Amino acid sequence: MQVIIDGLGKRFNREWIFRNLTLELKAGNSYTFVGPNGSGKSTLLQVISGVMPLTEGKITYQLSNKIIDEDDWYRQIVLAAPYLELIEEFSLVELLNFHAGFKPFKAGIANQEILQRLELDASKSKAIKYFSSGMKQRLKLALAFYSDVPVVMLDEPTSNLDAKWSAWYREEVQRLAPSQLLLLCSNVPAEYDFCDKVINVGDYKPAQ
Ligand SMILES: Nc1ncnc2c1ncn2[C@@H]1O[C@H](COP(=O)(O)OP(=O)(O)OP(=O)(O)O)[C@@H](O)[C@H]1O
Repeated sequence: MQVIIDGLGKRFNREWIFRNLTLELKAGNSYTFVGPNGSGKSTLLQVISGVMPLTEGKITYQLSNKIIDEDDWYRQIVLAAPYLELIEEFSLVELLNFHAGFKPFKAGIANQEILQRLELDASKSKAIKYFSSGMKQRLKLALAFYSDVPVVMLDEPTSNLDAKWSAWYREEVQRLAPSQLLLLCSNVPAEYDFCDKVINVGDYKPAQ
């Protein structure tokens, strides 16, 4: 998988958040977008994922030299972010089944394995709306880590996680397959210090 970003720009109203951003993101590598609060990290991730429209430039997804239609990008991606909600009415098992219906888990990873890794076996029938914020975050990360998709996107991955689960994050994120592309948004070095490339989104903010 390769994501080619060419002259990308995003503007809200009259304010350019970033402009002239050109990058090639390649599977087997990990990239982190850093920058001060409000610099545009989450906006950039959402634009690259296709959930937010770009203002100018071009993004191309290429898998085995084949260009992927923009309508199909979502099939290639799992995005875990604080602003994306889980389906609160589902129980944990229902949510895992629902998710796997669209994006199957990696070979050898069944629901039971995920429940054990998350230490949430006892909560498997509990509705997501009754989960603590840390439990929800663990679940979002698990869906990202264990889905069989080429692109994994994580925004503020350890938000709401305690020390034990932050350590779990570090282990799992570094275990992603060489065929996967990892994109992160963070300002916390412990979340991304293993990454191959760190990109400061603030460098792409034009003078207004
Ligand atoms: N829908 C929107 N309409 C107008 N402005 C927006 C919208 N979404 C984001 N912005 C603005 O875009 C800028 C970048 O926001 P963004 O959330 O991408 O920053 P960030 O770097 O992820 O910040 P943080 O570190 O605080 O999470 C901010 O000035 C924000 O107010």
